[in-house]
Amino acid sequence: ILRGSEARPHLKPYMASLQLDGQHVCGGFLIAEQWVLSAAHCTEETDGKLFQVLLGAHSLTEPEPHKRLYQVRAQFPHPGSNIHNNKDDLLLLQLEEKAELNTDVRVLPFQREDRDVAADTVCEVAGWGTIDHSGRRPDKLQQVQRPVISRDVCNHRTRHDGTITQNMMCTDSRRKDTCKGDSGGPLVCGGVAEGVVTAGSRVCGNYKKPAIYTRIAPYAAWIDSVMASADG
Ligand SMILES: CC(C)CC(=O)Nc1cccc(-c2cccc(CN)c2)c1
Repeated sequence: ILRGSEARPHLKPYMASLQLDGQHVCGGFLIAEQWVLSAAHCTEETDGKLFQVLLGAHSLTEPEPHKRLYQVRAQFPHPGSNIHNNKDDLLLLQLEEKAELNTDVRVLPFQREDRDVAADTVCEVAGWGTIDHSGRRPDKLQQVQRPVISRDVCNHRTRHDGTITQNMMCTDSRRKDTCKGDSGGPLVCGGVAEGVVTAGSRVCGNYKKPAIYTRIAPYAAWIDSVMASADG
């Protein structure tokens, strides 16, 4: 998160850190006791290894009462996701066991009604992604509020030039923005997850490249079917 601020500790109890060998790679969030939603492109550099999922954390390194690292039983990237574009950029992770829910670990509801969030709506996004252009990574969860911009503005030829589909949405990226390592985290508008951070042009803080999110509502049926199919 570029030019955000430290989140209030444990006030975003749905946030997950997807880790490999103890290193934060991407964000994610708890959508059910045994399920975390994130971004499929986060698996690009994992060489087939499964993530571990840190829940209940504010600091990535300090001991905290309800912080716990969960093993992942299975990972389900959306079948339409690929490395060449941002389409269907969703990843479902089934935890090895149900997460223990408490004050610091809680499920976040996601939007099921497939209707665009109005432009200028101010939403919030959080993550442990890079906080400056030198790639510095924070120890504590960061957050930032960003206004939604319309798909037409986001698709302007000087912005994302027609690549934003109906299954995507954008927020203004002037100065304050998402960045590397924030992928997979939720865009929360009015207490509901409306989108999942995707890397898009892999540029941060440039107003000509608004932040892109995969809208969740169009994928509600896929999410429900994967959760129902996998045992439990
Ligand atoms: C395996 C993955 C972590 C690789 C990856 O995603 N790299 C990468 C590099 C630079 C910017 C970003 C990035 C992320 C989220 C939002 C944005 C744009 N605001 C950029 C992402």
